[in-house]
Amino acid sequence: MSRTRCIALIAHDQKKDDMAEFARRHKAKLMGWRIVATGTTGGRIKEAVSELDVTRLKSGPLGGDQQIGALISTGEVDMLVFFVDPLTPMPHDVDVKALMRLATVYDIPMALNLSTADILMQTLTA
Ligand SMILES: O=C(CO)COP(=O)(O)O
Repeated sequence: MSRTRCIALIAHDQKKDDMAEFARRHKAKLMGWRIVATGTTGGRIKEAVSELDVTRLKSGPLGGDQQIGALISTGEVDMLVFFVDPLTPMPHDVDVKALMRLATVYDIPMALNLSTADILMQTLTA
């Protein structure tokens, strides 16, 4: 039996409203996925759609991006939605870049903004 597909969801603070909207808009499809998220993002997703199965990892600046990178490298994440804030300096910028790098290395679908994430979700079968 194949395992449940896993999507990683992350949003920087200025993009958390976008992530809540994304979760609401795609609730029906996301219900069929296991979700891993960085700490604060995961909390916002659960607030927006309480029925979703969300595993909350560390907050991004405390290692959450690296945890998700590790899950990508072990083949446990099938898709990454990462709403990045390009206008705010981040103390953990190197972690952000490392995560995008691993998503590229392992060739998993990666959306960095809401419009691309919407298109990705439209490509998914239920
Ligand atoms: O900083 C982040 C991604 O780089 C996100 O972390 P939080 O979801 O804990 O805010």
